[in-house]
Amino acid sequence: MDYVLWLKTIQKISSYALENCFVPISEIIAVEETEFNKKQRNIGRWQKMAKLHAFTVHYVKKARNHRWRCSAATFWCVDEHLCNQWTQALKELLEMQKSRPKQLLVYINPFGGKRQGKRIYEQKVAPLFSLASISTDVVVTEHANHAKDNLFEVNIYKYDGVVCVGGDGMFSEVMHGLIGRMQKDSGIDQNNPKASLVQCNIRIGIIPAGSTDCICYSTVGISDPVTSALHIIVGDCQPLDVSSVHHNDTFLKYSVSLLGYGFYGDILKDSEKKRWMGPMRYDYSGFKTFLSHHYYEGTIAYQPAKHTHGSPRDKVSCRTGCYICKQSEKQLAEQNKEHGLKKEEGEEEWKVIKGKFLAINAVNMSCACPRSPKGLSPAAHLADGSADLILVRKCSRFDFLRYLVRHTNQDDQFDFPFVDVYRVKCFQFTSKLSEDNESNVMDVGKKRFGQFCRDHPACCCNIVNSTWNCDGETLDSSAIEVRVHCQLMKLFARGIEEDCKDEAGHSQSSIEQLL
Ligand SMILES: Nc1ncnc2c1ncn2[C@@H]1O[C@H](COP(=O)(O)OP(=O)(O)OP(=O)(O)O)[C@@H](O)[C@H]1O
Ligand SMILES: CCCCCCCCCCCCC/C=C/[C@@H](O)[C@H](CO)NC(=O)CCCCC
Ligand SMILES: [Ca+2]
Repeated sequence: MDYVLWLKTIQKISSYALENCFVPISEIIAVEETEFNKKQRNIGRWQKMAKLHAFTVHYVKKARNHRWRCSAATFWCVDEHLCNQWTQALKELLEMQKSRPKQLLVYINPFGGKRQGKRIYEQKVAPLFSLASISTDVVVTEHANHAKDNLFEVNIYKYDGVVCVGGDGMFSEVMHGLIGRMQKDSGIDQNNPKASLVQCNIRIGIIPAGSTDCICYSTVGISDPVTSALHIIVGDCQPLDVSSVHHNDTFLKYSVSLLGYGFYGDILKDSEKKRWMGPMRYDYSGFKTFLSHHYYEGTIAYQPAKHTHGSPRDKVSCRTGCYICKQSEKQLAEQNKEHGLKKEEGEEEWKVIKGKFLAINAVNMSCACPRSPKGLSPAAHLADGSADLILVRKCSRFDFLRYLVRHTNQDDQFDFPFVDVYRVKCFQFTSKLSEDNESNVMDVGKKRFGQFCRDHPACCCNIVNSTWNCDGETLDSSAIEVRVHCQLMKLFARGIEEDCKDEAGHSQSSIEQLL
């Protein structure tokens, strides 16, 4: 139940005249007894008559573009008992907010993005956690995989959530640690691609301090450390689909945002050598990869996601309280109740596509980020148990550029004859090169080719494989098997809210009325 704080009987100090103040209890951060400071305001005759008692309510103030800020209002009165009653009542109401975390485990990557993770946490986030009486155990990572390994050692069950301060790579580490630990503790073998994985109920909070921050942006609507901290404090919960990636019955990685082969794999591979450039490395490698215009031959087999009603060509996007994600949640609960196992996809049909591709992108969410505010698949859902598989076939450089530009504007990215998109629950990919090698391993002549196609040296047809970009990390294998696990994990987020304020601070509905 959402209680509303309506402080009419008690006076409020604000920069405006005395006014009524409406704040849902769910958006109050903290309530504090306050030393009344006479200098704060000239309150005329009240000051001369009696000692004043006060308390301060810290609450979430929603600003434009999904940004949240911490605001405060101090209330005062002459009646000490009344003031104490209000403070006590509000504190009791806050105690009743059971989804709020009390104890968090925090991992900070000091080297992510612009290397500001530690400063961002100490200056912007820690003071808010302390205001909200959240206790924290903080680990500043010393090397890659520190957070992941640590999650297999600590008593994770004493925490209400794990917070990662960094980018998508840091999030990925924490996610692998948590999901891996859950499977280990439940005796599930992650190497089995058909295993029914155990859901992870320990929520992850992301304080964005990376280079892309796609997962934060796609689940909150903005990459802003204070906004994310406030979503953690109020105890938001957003379920998230996770794809498992295997090669020949060996577990490789989990993915929640982009699994990209070709263009995005090549960008990543090139950019890894230029980490010292910070977030700029993606612009540099992006430009270079665009110019190289390599395409790759291979075969994709997929099973369509028939359980969900949405389509990647829908005009409506996944938003807070999304109906399609709720339906998937219900289906999942029914399946778990009936079978204790998720439905096997074995008997369903596989569709097979062979071709030459500039990019193969499989996204579990829109992949919106500051570089691409709508994302690679604007209608993808955070928690519907499906991924959008986008195939960009061989086309001219100019056409590919037209496609890329649509990542950044309002036009339909899929409205090109060389782009296909499918909503899938699982898929497999094999490159032509590995098919050829497997079918004729003794044909050493094939391995003598240089990097490019012998018949057409200038055609950009690459006979070496590309690399899979899995949420910003490279995979060692090009042949992969991918399966979406519906709502395998949860974030401290609520999805993107519908009625956001625009640049001028008007709500969308009020603009509609004006129009
Ligand atoms: N102390 C550390 N030293 C070196 N590497 C680390 C350390 N802590 C974490 N890492 C690794 O750094 C990688 C990148 O970090 P992170 O995702 O935070 O930043 P980014 O790559 O700049 O941002 P994005 O992933 O959003 O593009 C992660 O994969 C993580 O494993
Ligand atoms: C002429 C204008 C063309 C402009 C095209 C801009 C397109 C930007 C699209 C960005 C899509 C990001 C998808 C998310 C991927 C993340 O999982 C991953 C880890 O952080 N980031 C990258 O791989 C980094 C990928 C960075 C790509 C630039
Ligand atoms: Ca999805």
